[in-house]
Amino acid sequence: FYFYSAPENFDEEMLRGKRVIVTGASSGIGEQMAYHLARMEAHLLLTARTEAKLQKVVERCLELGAASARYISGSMDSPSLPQQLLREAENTWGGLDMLILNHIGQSSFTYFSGDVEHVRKLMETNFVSYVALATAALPMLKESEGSIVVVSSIAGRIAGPFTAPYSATKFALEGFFSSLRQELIIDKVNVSITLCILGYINTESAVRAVSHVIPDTPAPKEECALEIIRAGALRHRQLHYPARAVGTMLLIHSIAPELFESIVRGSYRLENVRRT
Ligand SMILES: NC(=O)C1=CN([C@@H]2O[C@H](COP(=O)(O)OP(=O)(O)OC[C@H]3O[C@@H](n4cnc5c(N)ncnc54)[C@H](OP(=O)(O)O)[C@@H]3O)[C@@H](O)[C@H]2O)C=CC1
Ligand SMILES: C[C@H](CCC(=O)O)[C@H]1CC[C@H]2[C@@H]3C(=O)C[C@@H]4C[C@H](O)CC[C@]4(C)[C@H]3CC[C@]12C
Repeated sequence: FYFYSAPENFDEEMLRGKRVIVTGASSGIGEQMAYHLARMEAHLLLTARTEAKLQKVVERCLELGAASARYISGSMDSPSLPQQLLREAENTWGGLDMLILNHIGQSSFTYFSGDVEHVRKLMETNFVSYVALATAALPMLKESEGSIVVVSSIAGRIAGPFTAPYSATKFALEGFFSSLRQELIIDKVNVSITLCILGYINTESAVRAVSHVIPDTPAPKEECALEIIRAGALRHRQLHYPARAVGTMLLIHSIAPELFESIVRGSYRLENVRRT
């Protein structure tokens, strides 16, 4: 079943000269992945909406030793952006080795307000664009026997309160990419798909969204970014980061879901949840 001959040990050399696209690369975990990949001397094509931030990230990547670094700015709400990105990869590199899908649209940590239009838009940004990017990248990834890395969340495995639209988009990712992985295996296509199940990470946007409600200490984004690259390079089907916290949550939830959910609710400062 596990037909890839997956290498066991990670060596940063594995990324040298590889052609990598990172989405959501202007801040947070995506920005940190760009810096690690630059140190590893990969070729980088970065994307997000904010051009000024991308320019700075690209400059830093070049200083850190990237084999090359460029960006395309735009919103993943736009159906033309995935094609545009993959065309750029084909024209400049003539191929692609790794596609890291990481961006997310804005969503608040709060009670579901009934805004169906927000759910529709978030599905487009957080899910449909991932499908469009992977679809456009597959011909080149088949050629290079490359990798797709999908950044997801524990909220895409276990739904807690205050993340209904976000959680739905992450559950959708897991369904789509787990099914696609099996079709690739059936067709003997050697493109790996790595799903990253992340817990709470100390990015500015996540800390701003939840620190008044969730007292836990978030894990470091720099280490998280490196673990994602490592799991992708080793062609692992799944990453849990931070491993112990995510593994424990999944285990307890599978044994006693109601107990787990009540413990999580009990740990939140519910009085601080802002209603929109
Ligand atoms: N931080 C955490 O605690 C956790 C994070 N994750 C996952 O990790 C990944 C990264 O999260 P994190 O680093 O915290 O997020 P950030 O908010 O720091 O970064 C999000 C990135 O997506 C870009 N982005 C936002 N909206 C759009 C859009 N419409 N089109 C294109 N790009 C867009 C942002 O740039 P710009 O605004 O310039 O477009 C930015 O580069 C996500 O997939 C998230 O679900 C999972 C679990 C926990
Ligand atoms: C509370 C969750 C796990 C339990 C714990 O205390 O560790 C968090 C794990 C994943 C987090 C969410 C996530 O996936 C990223 C989102 C990013 C958005 O910008 C807003 C916040 C998040 C919904 C974030 C919220 C906390 C977790 C669910």
